[in-house]
Amino acid sequence: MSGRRNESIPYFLGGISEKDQETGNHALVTSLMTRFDATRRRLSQSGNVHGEVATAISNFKRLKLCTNTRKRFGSVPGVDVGDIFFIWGEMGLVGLHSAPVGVELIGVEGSGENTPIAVSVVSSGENADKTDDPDSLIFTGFGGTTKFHDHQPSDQKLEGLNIPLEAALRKRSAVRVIRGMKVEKRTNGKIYVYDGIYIITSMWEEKGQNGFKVFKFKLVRQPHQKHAFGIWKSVQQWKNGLTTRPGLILEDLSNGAENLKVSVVNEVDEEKNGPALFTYVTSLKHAVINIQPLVDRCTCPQGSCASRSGNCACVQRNVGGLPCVENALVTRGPMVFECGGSCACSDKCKNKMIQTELNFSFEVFKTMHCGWGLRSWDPIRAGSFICEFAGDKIIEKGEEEDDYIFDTSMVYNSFKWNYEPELVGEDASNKVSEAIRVNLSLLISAKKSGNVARFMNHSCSPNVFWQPIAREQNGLWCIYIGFFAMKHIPPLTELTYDYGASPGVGKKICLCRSKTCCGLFG
Ligand SMILES: C[S@@+](CC[C@H](N)C(=O)[O-])C[C@H]1O[C@@H](n2cnc3c(N)ncnc32)[C@H](O)[C@@H]1O
Repeated sequence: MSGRRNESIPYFLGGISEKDQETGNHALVTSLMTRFDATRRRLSQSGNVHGEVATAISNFKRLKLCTNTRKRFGSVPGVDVGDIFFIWGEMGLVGLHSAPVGVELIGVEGSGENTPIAVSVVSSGENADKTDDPDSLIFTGFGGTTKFHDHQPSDQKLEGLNIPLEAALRKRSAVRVIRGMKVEKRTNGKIYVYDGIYIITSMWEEKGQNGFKVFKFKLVRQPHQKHAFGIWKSVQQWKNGLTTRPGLILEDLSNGAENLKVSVVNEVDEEKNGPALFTYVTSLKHAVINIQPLVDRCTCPQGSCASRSGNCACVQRNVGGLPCVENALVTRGPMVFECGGSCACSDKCKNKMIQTELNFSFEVFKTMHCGWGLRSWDPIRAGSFICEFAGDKIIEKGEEEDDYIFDTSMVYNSFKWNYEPELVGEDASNKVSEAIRVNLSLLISAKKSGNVARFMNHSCSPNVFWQPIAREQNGLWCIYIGFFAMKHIPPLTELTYDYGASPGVGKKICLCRSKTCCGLFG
């Protein structure tokens, strides 16, 4: 591991106090997850030779950037049932599951007993575990050939990690369950879903597939917890056409304009009409903002804009290189530059991040308090492109009430999202500005025509942010607004962004119900 360390971190002011390392809270968990993913994305963008995940984990460990290090039974401060993790190490960072194997254990101090007890398990969702039921899990023990692939098959024994599992059964103690989910699009890994507190209720032996003895542990989900894995199972069934989405009132709001259907769902009242009529369009009309002719559009051969050694004129306008890695924005900033219409590269160019089809199956759904809202059936990784704000570019707000305006001149809450240079071994002066270009003035109305973005409601604690994106079109500069995930977003979580407030104070009463709601917006 030491070979992977980034040794060039001279000073670092972003440390975490010993108290916060031991026990966290929501703000700390969210900020750690954001900082970690920003570090990982930057290391990936700069082609870190030791692997971006290993280096990011190593740097975070070395600087003690972690929380909830005190092992505990039951829930973990700041981590919610349903939270998702794209890398095993992220669970350790926030104290949900710190062990490198599927069982984390605790030695109970002062209990007079030396037997360790299991506090959390990660089910791979594969091997011999039975994982179909959202309220219980049959977890296979360790040893033999089942999980360690020995060459010599043998019976599992009551030793090693089977002991803390058996102790948790005896004590009827709380065990956190994390379910590993294979997701079609993520060929190189799993997503881990925190599914809440379970109790081990029984244990037995049976013959495994190879004829040798294996242990089975039955874990039962405790009542009154938010649905988590259950949601994933339901979505799978809707996607596979095995069951119909309850409350579905329209199959495809886009009427075929998008590559994926946009469902309309109402589970809160009897209204069956759906949102008021508008024309579904997939992009912004009349996006021209600056008529200066371009001199240096890209002349790259197909596929080469993304290459690190390449010198694509469009990529080079961005600080740090290709702005997007693995479909995620690396840093937000005053402006991001894409390849455009006259560039020599292909439609599939990796520097055309918002000129893509929808990556997620969205549904427009009736919310309890804010009319229609937007959410995704798929999990969304931090930084992912969600959609652009489609509509009509307008010069000024009209007399008529328009609830569907996007306005760059509003006052937006600041937030920190970009990586810290020190964490990737760069000079602190490399900090990428998070300010949107000051002179950018763009007003879009999605009242008459728009896409899924027009249904995103405002929140004072949003999970989505916007980013201006420039590209050349017919020799002119055009500016678009792209929405990106601020954090990892579990399926069926409402997607919201900060609408900003008019200079001075917002005019509308905010019903976002977040703990940090400031009461007004717009
Ligand atoms: C762009 S639309 C969003 C979609 C809208 N909810 C609908 O039903 O079509 C903006 C409008 O949604 C409502 N809205 C959005 N966020 C809200 C919030 N946090 N609190 C109250 N109303 C909100 C307000 O009526 C606002 O003018």
